Amino acid sequence: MPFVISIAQLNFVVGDVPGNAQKILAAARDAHAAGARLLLTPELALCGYAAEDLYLRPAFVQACEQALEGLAAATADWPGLTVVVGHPRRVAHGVGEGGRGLCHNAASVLRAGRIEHTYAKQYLPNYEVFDERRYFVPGDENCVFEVEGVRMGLLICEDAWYPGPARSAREAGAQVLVTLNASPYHLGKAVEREQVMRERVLETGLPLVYAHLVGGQDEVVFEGRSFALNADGSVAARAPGFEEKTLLIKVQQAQAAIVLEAPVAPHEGWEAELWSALVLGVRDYVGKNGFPGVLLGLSGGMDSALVLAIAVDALGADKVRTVMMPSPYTADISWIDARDMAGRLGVRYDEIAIAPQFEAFKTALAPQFAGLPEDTTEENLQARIRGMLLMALSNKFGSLVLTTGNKSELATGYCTLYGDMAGGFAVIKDVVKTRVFALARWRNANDPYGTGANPIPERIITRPPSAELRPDQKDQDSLPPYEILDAIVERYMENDEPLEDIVRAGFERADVERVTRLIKLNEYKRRQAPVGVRVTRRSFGKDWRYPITNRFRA
Ligand SMILES: Nc1ncnc2c1ncn2[C@@H]1O[C@H](COP(=O)(O)OP(=O)(O)OC[C@H]2O[C@@H]([n+]3cccc(C(=O)O)c3)[C@H](O)[C@@H]2O)[C@@H](O)[C@H]1O
Ligand SMILES: Nc1ncnc2c1ncn2[C@@H]1O[C@H](COP(=O)(O)OP(=O)(O)OP(=O)(O)O)[C@@H](O)[C@H]1O
Ligand SMILES: NC(=O)CC[C@H](N)C(=O)O
Repeated sequence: MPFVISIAQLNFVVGDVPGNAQKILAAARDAHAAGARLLLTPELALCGYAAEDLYLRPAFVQACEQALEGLAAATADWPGLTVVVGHPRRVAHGVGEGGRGLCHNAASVLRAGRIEHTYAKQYLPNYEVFDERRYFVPGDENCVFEVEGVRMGLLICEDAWYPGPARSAREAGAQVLVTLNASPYHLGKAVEREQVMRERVLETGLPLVYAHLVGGQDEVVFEGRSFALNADGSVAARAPGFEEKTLLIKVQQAQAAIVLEAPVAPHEGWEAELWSALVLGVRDYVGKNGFPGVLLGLSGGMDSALVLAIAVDALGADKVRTVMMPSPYTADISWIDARDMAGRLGVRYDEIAIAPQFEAFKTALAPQFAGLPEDTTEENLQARIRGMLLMALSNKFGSLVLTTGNKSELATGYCTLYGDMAGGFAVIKDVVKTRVFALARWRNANDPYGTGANPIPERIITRPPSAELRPDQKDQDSLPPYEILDAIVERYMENDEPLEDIVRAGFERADVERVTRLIKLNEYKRRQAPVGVRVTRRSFGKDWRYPITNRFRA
């Protein structure tokens, strides 16, 4: 006494068991060199979170078990250091329904060259983006271990969202709660998370140390911001968000109480936090999947401008390429603004006119379409020609195509299958249009990654949104104003509010009926859309599983 607990807030890669083990080894070496006595890693650090159906593969679980043995053996080199590692663990003789393997979501206490304890998570989340009951069986025992004479009660993430496991750890003698976590980001989650942990602290009277993951994994992002709370509920430590960090927490005995102490990083405003989440989501999807860079269609409109700014902050200008593909309906200001923005950010910019291909398709279809007026068919042709060109560039150069649709468009189907929906990663699929504008303004006033302030020409933000697929087209010709649309989407889709309640809240019945009808009708499109970053409590992704064939109307 006193001594130091080190939290390894690290970015692991799902399935890269040897790489993750190396990362944990390096963190343990550093923790030992810094004089720490306890190193905490995030939930399932060894295999990455979430490994989904990989947990059902015996070879995968075996690889994790072998790596864990290696880590345990390595702790012999660091006397006095205890390392807690999250990993899947096969249940003895366990075979689930249909012959599937069963594991615990576990954490082991490693020291002096051996695995001293293994704890199995007791509460398995199975809502929102979680599917843990598909893979894991719950444990039913506490794990309390001693470090420098202080008894640590070990919990894993969801365990600490309920009073039971913390209470029984205390009854088993714990003096400090330590929890390993993988708690996906959404707007406002950091504050909620700390509040829930504060409840555990106040119920038990014990301080709590929260070790958290950082990084993007397909559609989810983990924000880090590991923290510690003292027994009175006050914040004793907080790591910054969205970056790897070692958080060293001093543990002291003050009279009878244990007091934790470390630097406290502040919470950020919602725009800064959301921006970082989108940047990390893009950087990790592109980086962890080995793409040399990204490309996108730059239209001179708001959505592609925002996606470009995010991509440059995530990857650097040299890894981002833009293509302007004017049609006969493209306004001059669209060209001017697209060129201007590419110049401001220093990204490669090319122009490919689509009029010749558009004419060729119309000519080919002329005999079939004779006597019929032009409609969305011709609009969609243009979007699909652009999609075709972008995918050809992707095939030739290996870059990933970023799609630019926002949540308001995805909700209402205001997007073209195999057209502007063609691509590999949908950066702002969970950001409604009103937030798109707010983020653009925020980014123009801030330069969080040092790629330059004011990247988005003002006119891109102020001109009325248009798909430019027919003369003088404006989004608001066919959709309610975005303030209304977004509020209805949020109430109906994110909060499950019944249609009648939304009308009672003061929205026009016609708007509510139209938007909710469009949400239902367009499920088929969303099933074919690329994955993208989840930033709200409910995104169109793993946490929205609606039937396509569906006659329920309320
Ligand atoms: N239940 C179902 N299951 C499976 N497939 C289904 C289906 N219902 C229709 N379909 C298929 O989908 C087709 C209709 O979908 P699709 O071809 O995409 O076309 P559609 O939804 O008819 O039109 C695209 C809409 O998006 C707007 N747009 C396009 C591009 C960009 C933007 C923008 O501003 O960002 C807006 C455009 O103005 C238009 O209103 C049908 O012809 C049919 O083949
Ligand atoms: N002239 C164009 N050149 C290049 N890409 C385009 C062009 N027009 C549309 N796109 C691509 O298709 C996407 C959908 O664009 P569209 O203009 O139809 O609607 P939007 O949702 O308002 O997008 P934006 O705000 O970026 O214009 C754009 O974000 C862009 O990636
Ligand atoms: N991995 C988990 O158990 C996470 C569940 C938890 N309620 C969270 O999102 O923070």
